[in-house]
Amino acid sequence: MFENLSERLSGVFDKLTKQGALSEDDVKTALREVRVALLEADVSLPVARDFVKAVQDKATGQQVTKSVTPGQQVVKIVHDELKHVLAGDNEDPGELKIDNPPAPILMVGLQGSGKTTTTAKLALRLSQKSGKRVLMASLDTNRPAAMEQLAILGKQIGVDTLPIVKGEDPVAIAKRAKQQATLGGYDVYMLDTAGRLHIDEELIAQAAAVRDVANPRETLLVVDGLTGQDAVNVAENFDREIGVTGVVLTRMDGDGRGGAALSMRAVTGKPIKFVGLGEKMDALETFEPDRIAGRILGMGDIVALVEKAQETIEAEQAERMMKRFQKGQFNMNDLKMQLEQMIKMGGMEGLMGMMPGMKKMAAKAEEAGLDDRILKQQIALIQSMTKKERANPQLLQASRKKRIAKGAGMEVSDLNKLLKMQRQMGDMMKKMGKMGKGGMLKQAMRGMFGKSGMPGMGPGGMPDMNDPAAMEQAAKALGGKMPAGMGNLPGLGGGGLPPGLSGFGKKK
Ligand SMILES: Nc1nc2c(ncn2[C@@H]2O[C@H](COP(=O)(O)OP(=O)(O)OP(=O)(O)O)[C@@H](O)[C@H]2O)c(=O)[nH]1
Repeated sequence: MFENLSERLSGVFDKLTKQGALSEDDVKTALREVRVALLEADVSLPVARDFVKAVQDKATGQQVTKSVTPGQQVVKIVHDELKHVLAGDNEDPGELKIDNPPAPILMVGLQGSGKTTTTAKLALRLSQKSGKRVLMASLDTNRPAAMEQLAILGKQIGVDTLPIVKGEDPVAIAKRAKQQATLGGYDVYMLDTAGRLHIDEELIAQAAAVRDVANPRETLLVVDGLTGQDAVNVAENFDREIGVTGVVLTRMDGDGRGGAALSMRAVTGKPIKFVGLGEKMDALETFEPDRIAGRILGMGDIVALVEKAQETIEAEQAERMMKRFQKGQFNMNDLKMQLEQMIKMGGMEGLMGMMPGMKKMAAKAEEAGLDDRILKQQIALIQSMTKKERANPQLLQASRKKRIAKGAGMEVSDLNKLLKMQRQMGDMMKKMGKMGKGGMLKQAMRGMFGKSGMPGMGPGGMPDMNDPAAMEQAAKALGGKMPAGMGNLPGLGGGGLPPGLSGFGKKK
């Protein structure tokens, strides 16, 4: 599906062939086309605009990974941003609030959106996958055939439906459903409301009245994924008047224009929980942003290729860095990368909290007034050095030290502490490199950093602290000592504050 958008984007990206960093012009040209493509795919204008802006900021200046074209790289960036917008907050899309039985689920949407079919599909899913006892009730008094339709589907999937009582109004049916669900010991009861071709006052008033008696735990809006731009207006209306907790996009198996999913999520902020992928009862799937983003672009293979290429580069960089560390070459650029990585990982406190036995240290650090500020000050000091000085900090003379400290708004003593930290870390790296056959450093790094040296971390990465087994293995390999690379906090194993950090940047 979404061929239009996909074709459009591949045409655009094929034009980008230069290697190197993505220039602003390249990115601008590509993104102009992306915006047109999004609009053509029925993404609303403000959403397309915001989207393109976000991608522009991320793409410009980004280094083009070896073995992929800039176009491919931009596809990856666009893909990631799509995924980001589609996912919204990290909630689990398939999760429904259906505790406290019987939990009412209200199904709303326009006529023909696939509401009745979706009600049955979801009932089947809840009973089969979650072992829930489900009761379905049709509240569509406008179209008697709709009630029959639900009863037939119920029989087909083995889910109970509320017996049809002729002449009853929707509110009365909702009350009866609640009563029967309570008496019958059902976990969930689903109310399939009437649809209209367009949103009108009567439709909304009826749905609101039902909502007021049923007090639904979930109100799911069923939207035809093929209706594009219009879908967003429908969603906004229903949400404003009824209050929607989630969206189900149907007919995502057709050659939809795809834009609906994107703008619906961006405009309403409502999570898309499920997608309908066919007429059959099992054709309902949990909404997966990654998959939908891939489908919108139709370029999953390119995304995988870029990811792979990036991994390889990271592994190569890690390998090169390791070789340098083994020779005791650990300069200010390395230290800076490590400090930046620390900030990324939640700073001192977050980092120490993650390390086994480091909780106490974290408290100490807090007492001493250590926070990200210090890491940033240290980075500022390194940034005040020249390229040559960063590579060879031992060259620093007293006068330069003064200038550098002043430039970063710090004291010379702070710079000295930083230099000491860099030397100590270099020494420890070297020692680790020599330990045992095959290089303890390598082993420790493998253990700590995971699959490919230091993958996922990029150059100068930090160990995978979330993996206690890897951490333990690494510590063992080093004879119980905390490796120097760990958090770049040499001497942490000894219990004191890391050299270079204690007293760093304290106001005098
Ligand atoms: N291809 C495809 N068809 C679907 C999907 N969901 C529903 N349909 C079909 O769409 C048609 C309308 O679905 P209904 O469930 O009757 O729609 P409704 O919203 O309940 O309509 P009213 O009861 O008239 O309000 C049926 O033929 C369904 O089989 C889907 O995800 N993919």
